[in-house]
Amino acid sequence: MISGQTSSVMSDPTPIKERVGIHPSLMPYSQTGTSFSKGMYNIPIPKKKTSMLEDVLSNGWLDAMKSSSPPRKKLLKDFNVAVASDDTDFVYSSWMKKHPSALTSFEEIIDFAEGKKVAIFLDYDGTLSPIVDDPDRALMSDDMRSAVRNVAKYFPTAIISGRNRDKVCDLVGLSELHYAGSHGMDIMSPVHKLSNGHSNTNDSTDKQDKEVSLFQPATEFLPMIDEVFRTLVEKTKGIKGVNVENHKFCASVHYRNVDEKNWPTIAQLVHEVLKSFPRLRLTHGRKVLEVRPVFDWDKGKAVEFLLESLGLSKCEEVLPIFIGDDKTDEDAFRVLRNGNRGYGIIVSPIPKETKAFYSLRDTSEVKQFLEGLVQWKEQRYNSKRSTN
Ligand SMILES: O=P(O)(O)OC[C@H]1O[C@H](O[C@H]2O[C@H](CO)[C@@H](O)[C@H](O)[C@H]2O)[C@H](O)[C@@H](O)[C@@H]1O
Repeated sequence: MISGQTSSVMSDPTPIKERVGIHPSLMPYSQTGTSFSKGMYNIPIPKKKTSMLEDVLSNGWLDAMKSSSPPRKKLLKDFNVAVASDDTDFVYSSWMKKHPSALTSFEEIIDFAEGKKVAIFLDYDGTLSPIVDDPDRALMSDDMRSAVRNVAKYFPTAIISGRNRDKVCDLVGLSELHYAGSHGMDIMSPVHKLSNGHSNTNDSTDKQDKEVSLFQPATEFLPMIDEVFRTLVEKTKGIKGVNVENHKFCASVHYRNVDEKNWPTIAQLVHEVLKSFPRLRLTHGRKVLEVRPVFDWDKGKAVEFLLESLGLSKCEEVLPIFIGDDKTDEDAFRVLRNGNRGYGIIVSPIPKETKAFYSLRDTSEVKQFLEGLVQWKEQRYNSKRSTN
């Protein structure tokens, strides 16, 4: 148990005097240089003609690209931090005082969950499947699938991903779950009418012909995303290793497999393309540029929407838990923290600036955590049965 934590979900688990500050240069998502400045959301249309490098340097894209998803060793090298491995361990454990492991804090979490309905929200890449070079090969292990399947037997469970919804449904392969693709802009639920008074809801059928309910708040952007996707494919086709994905309501430009010397070119090409699409904006993920509508919807909004649709919006009765690893998951962590509603759990083996409450190191710890929830629920169920 972590000392100093009150029963409030919002309370910081660490007393202030114990919090250890980490130098911003050690944070891949720190406020300096790599943060999502206003200018990065609203694609600036330069008044004067600037050079290619000036453009991408001034809007911070290059910095953000370099610092997204760095391997542990490179992270330290990039920031010119000459530290021994003991020091990096120290930095990580200092960070964990602010974001304790959800495994070592497991008892505390289930104490807080006692008497509440727990709802589970899971990101896909980097959370359920490890990060790999080829997005098409980001497969979930059978053990992970079985952990998610079991969790969903006891708790409403949703996958909230930046990917195309159909794609992530195929990768996960569990039709009983709720899915939100395109960073929450494409929601599918197996049983419920997803109305909530919103328009853009439809009844439909999934690939197995099962009835499902759809909520797609950004349909007006479909033709625009299709066009920007085709333009991005065309403009970047000469760069070895670039991979552009169409996620229906957003598009991704991957540069993980591109020689770093060509990153400024990619940044500039995407920047140029977006000048013709003022209603689209750019966000950064792990070695990926994400092109999204300028539309007030994100993973946080998707979580709120699902909680409401599933009748789980009473804070005192429900504990939502969101597990994710990426910048876009911060929108959901923020909703849970700000609304004093539930726990965000960040998956990261390195310190990151985050609104998540707890942390897990990697996908194998995510699996352990999910299995722990199932065991907890089964034990409670069995002990209730034996006392009746
Ligand atoms: O919200 P998520 O489910 O985490 O999706 C975010 C992006 O995930 C995928 O890209 C990331 O994972 C790839 C496979 O491990 C990796 O190659 C890539 O570098 C990562 O950025 C997906 O391909 C993207 O389209 C998603 O936006």
